[in-house]
Amino acid sequence: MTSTSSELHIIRVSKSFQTGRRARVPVLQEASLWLRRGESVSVLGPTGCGKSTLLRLIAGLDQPDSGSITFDGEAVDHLSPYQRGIGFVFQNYALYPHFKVHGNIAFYFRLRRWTPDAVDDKVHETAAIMGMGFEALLGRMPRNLSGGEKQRVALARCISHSPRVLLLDEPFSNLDASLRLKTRSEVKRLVERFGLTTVFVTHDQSEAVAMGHRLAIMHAGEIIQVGTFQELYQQPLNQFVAGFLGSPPMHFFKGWRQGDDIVFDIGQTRLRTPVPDRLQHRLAPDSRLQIGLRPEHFYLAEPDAPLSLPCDIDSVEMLVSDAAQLVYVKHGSTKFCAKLSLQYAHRPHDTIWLGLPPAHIHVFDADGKRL
Ligand SMILES: Nc1ncnc2c1ncn2[C@@H]1O[C@H](COP(=O)(O)OP(=O)(O)OP(=O)(O)O)[C@@H](O)[C@H]1O
Repeated sequence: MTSTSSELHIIRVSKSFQTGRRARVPVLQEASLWLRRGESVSVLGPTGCGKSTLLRLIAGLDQPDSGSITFDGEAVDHLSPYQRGIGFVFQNYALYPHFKVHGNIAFYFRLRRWTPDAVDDKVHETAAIMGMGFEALLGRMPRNLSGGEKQRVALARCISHSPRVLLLDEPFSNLDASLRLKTRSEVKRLVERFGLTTVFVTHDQSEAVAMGHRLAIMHAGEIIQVGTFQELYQQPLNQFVAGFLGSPPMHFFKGWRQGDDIVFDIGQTRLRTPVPDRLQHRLAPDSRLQIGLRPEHFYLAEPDAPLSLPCDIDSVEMLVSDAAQLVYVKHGSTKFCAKLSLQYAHRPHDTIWLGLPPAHIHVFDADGKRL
């Protein structure tokens, strides 16, 4: 099977829907995204932000109100889903229930009047690519398959016809945790092997990071920022991206500029750190700020160390995947959590001092834009 992947360009696409007799509700606003041939981009955002709508527009299942979509530089806006050569894998598998697995894969080629022998060869070639155990599924009906098997069949069906763009809409969300991981690595292997241009939609940030070369963060119909996980994690464009990426999320505290310092309050304690050189000319005196601190950047400090504060432990939660512990604390009435190493055993009601490294303090203006 040869790769026929395309470069995909979504150019300032907007979409609104008529809801009852009310005015049209905007769902996508001037969304732009560019994928190199063979690149995977994970679209990540809260529920209802327009992720599936974006996929439906790429597939041609819906038409944009304005803007354009191109494959390899050519507009596909006038083409049907069939003519676009899209592979679409949905959360609910969408297999043809009355065909065996063989028939599900063969259907596309039978429609195109391939000879029975050529169709059969294609199905077995696809099964070989899918790897271990797939051949044994060919004679089974979809209703007799597990969720993971159904999703493998849905993917095989897409891959068999070498799509120009592969669209994956929450494909793992009906699978249990261990099957999710296994299916995810299989999908990734196939996407990489065939160099498929892939748009992957998910709510789950670990999945998004694992599957995509880059991430596109969406919020309320807009693509807010596109970049690698490192870029987005270290240099979020605004408070939404900063708070959305990272687990547990970033904490925010109110702050302001006072003389040559940035000052912020955690509970009853006022902390100050010098205004970094790069911000000297960007922060007006007394300007109101939001200070962002990630749980993983707190560290266990000596009492009274600079930029540290005493905290009472509420509870402790072990994190198996990170071999770390989440320590939920309060300082006065302010509650937050710190992700600490396993070096020390922390217990509820103990008091610890938590320090903040100045290099990891994120500063946002009053509108939430990162400075
Ligand atoms: N055909 C439609 N008619 C009216 N409103 C729609 C239609 N399709 C989607 N919407 C609305 O558009 C918004 C975005 O929907 P969409 O399914 O794209 O979001 P999503 O980010 O994929 O959400 P989720 O993560 O929950 O699947 C939602 O408010 C939804 O109710």
